Amino acid sequence: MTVSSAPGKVYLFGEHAVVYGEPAVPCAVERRAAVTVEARDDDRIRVEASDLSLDGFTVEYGGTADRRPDVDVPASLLDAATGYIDAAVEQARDAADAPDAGFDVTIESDIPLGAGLGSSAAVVVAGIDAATRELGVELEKTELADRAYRAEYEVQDGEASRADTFCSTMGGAVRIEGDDCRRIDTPNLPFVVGFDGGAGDTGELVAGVRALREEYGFAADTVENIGDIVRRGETLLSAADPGADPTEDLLTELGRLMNFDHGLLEALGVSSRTLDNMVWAAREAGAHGAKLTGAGGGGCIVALDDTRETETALRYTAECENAFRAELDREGVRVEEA
Ligand SMILES: Nc1ncnc2c1ncn2[C@@H]1O[C@H](COP(=O)(O)OP(=O)(O)O)[C@@H](O)[C@H]1O
Ligand SMILES: C[C@@](O)(CCOP(=O)(O)O)CC(=O)O
Ligand SMILES: [Mg+2]
Repeated sequence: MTVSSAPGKVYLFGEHAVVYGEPAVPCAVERRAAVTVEARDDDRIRVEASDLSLDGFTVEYGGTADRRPDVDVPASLLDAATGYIDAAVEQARDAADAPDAGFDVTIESDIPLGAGLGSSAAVVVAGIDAATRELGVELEKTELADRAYRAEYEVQDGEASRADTFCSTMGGAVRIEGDDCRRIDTPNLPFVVGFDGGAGDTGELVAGVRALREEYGFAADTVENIGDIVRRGETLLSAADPGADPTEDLLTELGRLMNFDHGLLEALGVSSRTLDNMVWAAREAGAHGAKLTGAGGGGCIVALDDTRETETALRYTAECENAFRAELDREGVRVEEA
């Protein structure tokens, strides 16, 4: 049996624009998905997804044709439970040259689903890592990140950047621009996350931005302007003391850039009333800046605040179901049990 875990992430800035080749800076945070994998004697796959719905369920199958969930669940939920794991298993089989390997897979996660914190990437990264190790193969982190990207790309019908999977694999703050992915040094950024209890449909939201961008030149400019914000933010980060506490000036400037980024994302149609309300609650509580994170539509916002004020204010905000501090995770994927 092998257990691997991988972190979720928040975007300091750059989501959506990253899909069109602009740079983005996601940061891994200490919320993890753990995937337990046990090799089987046959070629079947059994998935236990306890966090996927309130009740959780188990599904066993040998091919896509004969899925048998243990409870009566809608097909969409079944696909959601198995889509990313199927893709991860395929990558692991390919990497280990074991096309008929079967597995019992259990997923436990404290990353809310479809909320912009990269739960899908964390599940795929931890899944490929655990399954390859179970087959006696240890992948380099760059190969793991690349395979995880290919898995997400396939499940999301080509609407995926390398940002989430690279960030979840490597940990820390990363910079993504097209195929160029690298870790960057940053101070300890004081992230606070607000979660509205909802979710957004990543594919649909990405498609919406794509359509706007094709329809209006100024929407294409908006996407480029997000890239400009990221470039400005990177310059600030590279001048700062890595691993240290950030200066007030740095937090002020990064916060302004986050606010600007949120405004542009809102213009591109990917915010929502609850996300906007949480963003404003954070700003009014004294956060240096606040923005939605990830695809949007519903889910999470991220704010920068080194005091307790934002977290407290979000807890008392009607639209906010849960608020928490999100420490930067510097480790990325890790083996929990071999
Ligand atoms: N704990 C989990 N168990 C099983 N599948 C999960 C789990 N967490 C995430 N997933 C998969 O990831 C999908 C959500 O990914 P996505 O829509 O990209 O949102 P995000 O990555 O922002 O959380 C879920 O529908 C499901 O397929
Ligand atoms: C909108 C996008 O830039 C980020 C989506 O992030 P998430 O899956 O909502 O965590 C899409 C992508 O980069 O693949
Ligand atoms: Mg995702």
